[in-house]
Amino acid sequence: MPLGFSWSELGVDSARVLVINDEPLPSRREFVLYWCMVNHRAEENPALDAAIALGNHLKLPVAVYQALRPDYPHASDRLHAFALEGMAELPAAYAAQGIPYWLELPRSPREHKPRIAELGRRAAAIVSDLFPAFIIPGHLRGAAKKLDVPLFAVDGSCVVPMQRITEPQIGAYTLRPKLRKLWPEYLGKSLAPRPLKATAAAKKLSPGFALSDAKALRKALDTFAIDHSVPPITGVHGGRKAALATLKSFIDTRLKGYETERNDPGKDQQSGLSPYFHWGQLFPGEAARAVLEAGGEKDPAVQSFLEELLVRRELAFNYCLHTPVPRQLSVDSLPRWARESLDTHRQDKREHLYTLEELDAARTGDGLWNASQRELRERGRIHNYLRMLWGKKLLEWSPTPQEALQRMAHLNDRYALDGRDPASVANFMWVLGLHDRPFQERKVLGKVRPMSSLRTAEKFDLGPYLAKWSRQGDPPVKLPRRRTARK
Ligand SMILES: Cc1cc2nc3c(=O)[nH]c(=O)nc-3n(C[C@H](O)[C@H](O)[C@H](O)COP(=O)(O)OP(=O)(O)OC[C@H]3O[C@@H](n4cnc5c(N)ncnc54)[C@H](O)[C@@H]3O)c2cc1C
Repeated sequence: MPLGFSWSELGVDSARVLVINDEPLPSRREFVLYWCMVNHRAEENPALDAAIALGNHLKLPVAVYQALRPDYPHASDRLHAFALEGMAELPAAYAAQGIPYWLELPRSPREHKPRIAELGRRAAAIVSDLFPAFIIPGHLRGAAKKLDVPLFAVDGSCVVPMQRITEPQIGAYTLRPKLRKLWPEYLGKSLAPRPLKATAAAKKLSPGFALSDAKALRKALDTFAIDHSVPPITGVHGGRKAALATLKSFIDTRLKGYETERNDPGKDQQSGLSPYFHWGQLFPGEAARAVLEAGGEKDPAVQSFLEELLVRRELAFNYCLHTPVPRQLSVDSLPRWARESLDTHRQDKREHLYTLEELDAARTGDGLWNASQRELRERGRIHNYLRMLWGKKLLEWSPTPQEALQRMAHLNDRYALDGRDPASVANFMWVLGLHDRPFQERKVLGKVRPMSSLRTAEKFDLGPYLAKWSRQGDPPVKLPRRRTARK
């Protein structure tokens, strides 16, 4: 116990905590800092709870610091609007707990002054978020070099702390029984706010403009040096209020029948919650509890939702936790059968090879693919079933599997509100065989699971989907005769 305390002694599940450096606690400081990068919420947040527990132990107040830089990869009006709408709610949410919230909101990279080293000189310790993908691990490593106080990353992303599963998993079938055993320990518990004993009189950093009005906020986007060609989605708002409203509407109107209708693109019966999980505006444990309360454990719709939320999602985090960021999007990280099979077929003639520009503009010879790419561009998401098909076609239409991965990441992460997430990374890799099994060998894909637009059209009534997302000039989608044709 070189720190002089143990997390479990403070009532914090030590499986949630990753110790980033080995600095000792300094003798006198002003506060414990929660450096929020991922979990943009003041409730049901294990990282904030850990900071409060440590603050209480040290008899220090807690302060929260967050920076939204304009130069993260794919920064755009769409992503900034969603994030800022969430941040607008935070000063009041933290104030209600007696915690000051400092937001650094530079308009351009030149304006951005990283403050973590400066705050580190005032803090007794820094608690941040454990998120094993994108730019977050690099930020933590960079900060650790500059700090002489302890730095911890706490898992506020998964219901079962990702570090409890100590091995990389082969697939959902190996992870599922392990998680199910642990659910009783984690699923029932709501994360009651931990009262803070000392309150801070810490100096507030100015956010630059009032963040409380969503309309004004969207207008202010022009003043940021970000990509203005990807607009916010009309009618879709970020933030905890919007997250809880979406959860309620899912339970009230889309949960019944979810187990059978979720896959049908014409029905649009998914929860729509993934952007709120990605931006940390909702804890998956809250969604799981609400759905369990509404439907009961035995309800097939509830079971099916928990499978997606608690097994598939946490499988993605498991992959990223056990794969260093530079290797996460690499054919070298695929299971051996997939790597070898794709390699055997690397010289196969591709039926179509589209440029990234053609793909981005939804100009391919496949009308259904074009429709799903348009949904991604205009709605910031793709229906779950078609998202799989969307990825598979990119694998077929790219010169190499590695380039297919890069294209998926570029297109998805540019437009999707839930992009740049462990669930993005693991699913791009799933398209190439990760967490899957071999299928009958064929050209280009080798033994990797195939998917076809024609088969999709046979399976589902695509009429309603195509009516929404097809445009004049798209090649017609061959629909089985009993299906409705597109407009
Ligand atoms: C090529 C490809 C790219 C993808 N990119 C992303 C991405 O960028 N971000 C993202 O969150 N998901 C991604 N997914 C997974 C999945 O498509 C989305 O999580 C889901 O469609 C989100 O919609 P929803 O919230 O309405 O899902 P629901 O059906 O309501 O599911 C509930 C929750 O379960 C989780 N979930 C569902 N399916 C999966 C899955 N296959 N893997 C991991 N978690 C899952 C999500 O957190 C989701 O919000 C991708 C899948 C594919 C095939």
